Amino acid sequence: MRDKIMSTLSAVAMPDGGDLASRDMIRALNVDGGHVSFVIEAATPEAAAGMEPQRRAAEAAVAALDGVEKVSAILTAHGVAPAKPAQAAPNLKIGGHPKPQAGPMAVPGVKNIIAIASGKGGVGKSTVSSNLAVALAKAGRKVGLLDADILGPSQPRMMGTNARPSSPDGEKLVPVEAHGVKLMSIGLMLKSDRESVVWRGPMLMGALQQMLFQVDWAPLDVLIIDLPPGTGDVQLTLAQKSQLTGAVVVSTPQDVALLDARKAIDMFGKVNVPILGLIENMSNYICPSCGHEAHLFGHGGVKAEAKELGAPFLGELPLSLDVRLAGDAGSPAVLDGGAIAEAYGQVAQSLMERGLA
Ligand SMILES: Nc1ncnc2c1ncn2[C@@H]1O[C@H](COP(=O)(O)OP(=O)(O)OP(=O)(O)O)[C@@H](O)[C@H]1O
Repeated sequence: MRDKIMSTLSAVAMPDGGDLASRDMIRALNVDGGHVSFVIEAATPEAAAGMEPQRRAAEAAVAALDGVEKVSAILTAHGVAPAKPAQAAPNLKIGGHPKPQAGPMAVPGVKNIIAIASGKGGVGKSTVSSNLAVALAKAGRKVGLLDADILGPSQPRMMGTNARPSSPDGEKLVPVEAHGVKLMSIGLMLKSDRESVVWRGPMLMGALQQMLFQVDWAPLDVLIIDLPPGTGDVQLTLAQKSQLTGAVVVSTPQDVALLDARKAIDMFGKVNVPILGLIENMSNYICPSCGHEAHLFGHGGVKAEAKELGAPFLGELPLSLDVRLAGDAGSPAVLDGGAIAEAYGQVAQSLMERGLA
């Protein structure tokens, strides 16, 4: 079916030569029964904006194939998040030193707060946070996603939005909504995705405090917090200022990642935050051409670690090109259905069954 779709897309010509297939513009092609979805990736936002006729032609051509019931084609631009609608700048700023606070506080109207943590960077914490948030929303939960990676926010890209949160009353920010999830990230407050945040610890802690308590989160069944890697100021502030339900630790099975994951787990123990479970990301890789299964980073190490700690093992998530492309396109892979959605659905189910979401 995938071959048939690609050859159909090679009939959709580009005005400046070639076609959608020969110009290598098709990403994240997913076939789930009769449902087909794919992303058309243009070189620049301007080029993407002019490609609506090709997008419609591609959808129509694929919809005409035998066995296809529904087609969804999304336009995106290489290296740039989808164009944002012009909006008024928020009249409330994020930044400043933290305000004194007696002890950990509940976030009003939020039943559970789950921190997604890792020791090592790049193991897929943000990918897991966005996909888990969307999986829980698909399961009917009211979900918020707070991007606490203040120096390297990636949720605007992964959730496909850079709409600015507004503050109609100048007191609280209204989070942005994406894929059924309420989202807040410092990345949504910056002028562009090239602007950096250059803050020391106290400013980071102040920003996190604001994003927890000065955002209109309520009502939520669960607030997922995408932490930066490691065991720094942001992790400590979160543990000390908010009533965290607990932490989910993401690691690859590789020894060097597990070593750092143990440090993160140790830190949460020191500040009395329960470990709700461990997830093994990039656990296996199935070759799309021959179906061979490979374990690029090893396999089973996280499950063994969970057993040793007496913590729940929440599941194995595959290393998959579709997951990476979907994240880059701002449309988390769980939205496409199939094996990835099923794997995340099981993690979501296990949290819901334990009353954590
Ligand atoms: N299961 C997966 N399959 C394929 N690619 C993945 C998978 N998980 C994550 N990735 C990709 O790996 C890269 C790093 O992932 P991600 O940003 O989620 O990690 P992270 O732990 O949040 O990193 P950091 O906090 O250090 O910025 C991204 O490009 C992401 O798309």
